[in-house]
Amino acid sequence: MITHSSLSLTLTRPDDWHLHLRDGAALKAVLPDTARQFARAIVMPNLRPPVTTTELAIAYRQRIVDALPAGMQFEPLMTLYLTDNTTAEEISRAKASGIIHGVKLYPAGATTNSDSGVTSLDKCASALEAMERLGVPLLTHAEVTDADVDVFDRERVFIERHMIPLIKKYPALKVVFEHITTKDAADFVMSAPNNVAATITAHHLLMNRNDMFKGGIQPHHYCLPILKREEHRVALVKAATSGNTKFFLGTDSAPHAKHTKEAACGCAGMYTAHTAIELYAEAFEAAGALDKLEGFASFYGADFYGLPRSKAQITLAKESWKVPESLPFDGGDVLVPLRAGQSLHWKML
Ligand SMILES: NC(=O)N[C@@H](CC(=O)O)C(=O)O
Ligand SMILES: [Zn+2]
Ligand SMILES: [Zn+2]
Repeated sequence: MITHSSLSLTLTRPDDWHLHLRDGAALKAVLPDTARQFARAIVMPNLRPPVTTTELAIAYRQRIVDALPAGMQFEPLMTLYLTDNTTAEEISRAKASGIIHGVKLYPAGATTNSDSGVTSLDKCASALEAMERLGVPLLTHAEVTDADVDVFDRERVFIERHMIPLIKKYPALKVVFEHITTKDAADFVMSAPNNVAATITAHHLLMNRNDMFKGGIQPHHYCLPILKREEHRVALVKAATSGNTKFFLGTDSAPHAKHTKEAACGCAGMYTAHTAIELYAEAFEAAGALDKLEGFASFYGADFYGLPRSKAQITLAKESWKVPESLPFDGGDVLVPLRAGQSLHWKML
């Protein structure tokens, strides 16, 4: 049960249903930020090379477990990276492993490390049939890659061209529309059957596309799907705070070294894991909906994935504190967290 006063907020320990942990030294650097706040996370498979098989997922899971500092409790929920060649047998192996909880669709070329992604959903028919039959969720980066479609329209066009036909063809397939950024996606998910849900990031609840250009270009506010107009942000806040069980927390925290963001061709992705739950608390408080945070952050995702709700609790204090300018990352590189050098008004204890 959520309890809150003007001074503190206690809720069931949340889960992050969309997270990039990377690998190697980067994994070691970012994992404690997530493990401190979250009981579990759905770990994205877009490594180089991508996590395309059960065997690779088991090995990656072990590297995550090994990177976890002693005394921290955290369960990585693994995913497979769907390709044109993923077989029904691979889906059966994934299901039987007990550690894989979804298969991720990256349209080829849509986002970071998506070069091996799907070129046409028709090529994935046998994998999708197996997923539908075995109850393995499809997690979607739902943007078209067609060069003639404006970058701000890529999510909306994906719904018409791919999402609606997909759901028609595989009516029992569990689908998570990841990191929704538009009113169109929120409306679509609301009107879809109960096997279709969505994750929402903190940054898309807190920012609109003006935040990419405030006082000059802001590379740390560039991510995919790209920030949209204010009317879309408002629709996302409405969906997240509605108490509708189809919408749940997925940070899409996506760490990239500072020099790869502050570059002539900057990488897409925001690092939000460092202050994730505080950022969501800020967004829910601004909407006057702190009482709806626990369902969104701690219950609905677990329910959708058929996992038990977590039992532990976390507490946030109403306290102003300054986010560091940067954090250690891979080797000598540093990471710039969202809100670097600025104040937050909630602090997890
Ligand atoms: N969100 C992002 O902008 N980037 C993600 C990939 C993704 O989730 O699309 C990444 O892995 O860096
Ligand atoms: Zn994505
Ligand atoms: Zn992502």
